[in-house]
Amino acid sequence: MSTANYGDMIEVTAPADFHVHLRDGELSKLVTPHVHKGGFYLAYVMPNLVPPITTTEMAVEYKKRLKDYSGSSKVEFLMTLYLSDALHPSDVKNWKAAGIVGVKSYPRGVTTNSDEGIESYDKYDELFKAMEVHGIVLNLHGEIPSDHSKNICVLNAEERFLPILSNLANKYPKLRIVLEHATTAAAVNAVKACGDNVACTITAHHLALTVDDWAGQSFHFCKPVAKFPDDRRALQEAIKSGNKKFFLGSDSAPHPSLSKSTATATSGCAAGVYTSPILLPLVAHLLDSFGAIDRLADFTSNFGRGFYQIPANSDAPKVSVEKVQGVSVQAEYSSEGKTVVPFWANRQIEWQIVNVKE
Ligand SMILES: O=C1C[C@@H](C(=O)O)NC(=O)N1
Repeated sequence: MSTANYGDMIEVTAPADFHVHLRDGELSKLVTPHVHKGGFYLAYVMPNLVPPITTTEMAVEYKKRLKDYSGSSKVEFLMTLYLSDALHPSDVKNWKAAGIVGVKSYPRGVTTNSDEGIESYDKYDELFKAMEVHGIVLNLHGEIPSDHSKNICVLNAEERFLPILSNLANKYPKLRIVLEHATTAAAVNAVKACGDNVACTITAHHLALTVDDWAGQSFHFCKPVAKFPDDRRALQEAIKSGNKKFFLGSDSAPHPSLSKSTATATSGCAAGVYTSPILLPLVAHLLDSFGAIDRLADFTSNFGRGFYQIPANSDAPKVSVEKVQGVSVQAEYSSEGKTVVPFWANRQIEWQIVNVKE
């Protein structure tokens, strides 16, 4: 089956989102239950809070809060630390036992809460070597900061980053590295050219959007920005081909709706597209639209779990989605004075969750 018919059903075992922003405080209370609502049982949680998550204690406390807010005891939260000078090679050995699976690198200034981000990878040599030894994954936000003197801007920032990816992959062959939220054909090719220690997440929204969709539409603005139609095609083809290096990391990134819709002359709107509450139906809809619906379980569960070496248990939850005539995406979600607007608000999706076995 490459394109589905109405009434077709697909079951996915323990869908896993390998890149999600769950925030803190009231916003976190609103959005954390949406992981389960969107059909997912594993959330790989980004550390770019204010202040960023940089210690084992902070990650453990954050995980406790997320479990409290989740609304489902079945959702597993995997924690990450924010790459910075606060991380010490001698601590790495303790991370796995504390539920910390990866370290996320943000180049300074490229996206939301990256002010504390890094300016050089070389200074983390000892840390990366310790991560290799202890099986901790390195997650890369793959952009370099804009620099107009070198003709670097949001449209080529990812492509210009790719030599850094190749260097890291060669220098640390046992370090598992994920290029996060790839947006270009160049990134797909670079990931394919690296060894098996390198994988790549793809978001749902980058399978749908191009430059035309975010230029003038702030709710579609995210980092990295969506690129050209042939880049989008390359992401789709990577999934369609069934290459296990490419799997879902939604980069679902909620912001209060005012921060998305209001920009001033000095500060633009917040970067981020919010997909958590509709994620599994949305991914099914998109894969179906480009003839890859038969890859749904691999893309949303098997391949990511394989790379992270976190297989689903035999009694893991199973979620079925069905192709239907069309279901409207809710306009917004609100609680305690916070409002977030999901991707494709008020638009129709042709897939819905119809059965959950927990
Ligand atoms: O890398 C990121 C960060 C995220 C956020 O809002 O935290 N939003 C994005 O669009 N990209």
